[in-house]
Amino acid sequence: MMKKIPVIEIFGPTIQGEGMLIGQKTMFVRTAGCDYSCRWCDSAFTWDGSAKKEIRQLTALNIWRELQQLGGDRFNHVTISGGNPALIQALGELVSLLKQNGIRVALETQGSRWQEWFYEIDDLTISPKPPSSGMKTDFHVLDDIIFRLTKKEKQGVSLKVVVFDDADFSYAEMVHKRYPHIPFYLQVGNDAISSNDESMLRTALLDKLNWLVEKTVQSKDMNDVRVLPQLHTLLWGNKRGV
Ligand SMILES: C[S@@+](CC[C@H](N)C(=O)[O-])C[C@H]1O[C@@H](n2cnc3c(N)ncnc32)[C@H](O)[C@@H]1O
Ligand SMILES: Nc1nc2[nH]cc(C(=O)O)c2c(=O)[nH]1
Ligand code: SF4
Ligand SMILES: [Mg+2]
Repeated sequence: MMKKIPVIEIFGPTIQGEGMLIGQKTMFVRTAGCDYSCRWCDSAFTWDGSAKKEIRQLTALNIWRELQQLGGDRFNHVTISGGNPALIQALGELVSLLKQNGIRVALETQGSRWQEWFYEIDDLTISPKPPSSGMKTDFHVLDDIIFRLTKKEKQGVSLKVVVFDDADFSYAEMVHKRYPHIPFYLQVGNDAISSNDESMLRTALLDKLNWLVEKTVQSKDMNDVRVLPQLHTLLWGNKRGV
């Protein structure tokens, strides 16, 4: 029998709004539960109890069928996010099922837990958390995850650090220096996650992007990085399910 996976949202097709695959057409599967509680988490409903009623316990097959119902033949890429999907061992069954059906699979996680099924992921984004999040990175765990992943040659791995302030930028420099061979992305932090004024939000995010680009061009330690906004937030604001 297939194991159950706690799912809070399945949506798409949309585009990947962040990181190494920005602009890639994809479906999303968002799992419930996180071992972190970042101060500025834009998906806190996955772990703070506010959307408890929306959590469904689904098998990999249930999820695959729902993806097909929603996306028909308009997708060949699925992104798994959360919460922290790396908490869920049973996700390995979904990853295998998707791959058997010719789907490319991406994963978003913060790098606090390892799963053997990481090896099946085509595009793996690890997003360690800077000081403004209130979380502390366990570098023993992160070193181990990066070490295991880089043993496999063909795996697509990237690091993505969200930056809100100068201390976050210094943390990002330190992470990039520690893993210089992993493609590195800087992402603009959204500090207005409750705002529904989309034009004000856009202006604020673009100002923040400007600031982050300026910091990056001035930094001698950030010569091989990419700076990006959250494209979906620029397009659709703080809406869920896009
Ligand atoms: C909601 S998290 C879920 C996956 C995993 N828990 C993680 O943090 O990587 C997905 C991505 O959104 C980013 N994110 C969360 N809140 C954000 C915010 N307010 N502004 C910018 N990025 C944010 C996270 O850093 C992470 O890269
Ligand atoms: N379009 C879109 N792109 C995303 N990239 C990462 C997301 C996430 O919440 O993990 C996300 C999301 O929620 N929507
Ligand atoms: S690790 Fe990800 S899902 Fe968990 S609280 Fe932080 S941003 Fe939110
Ligand atoms: Mg998001």
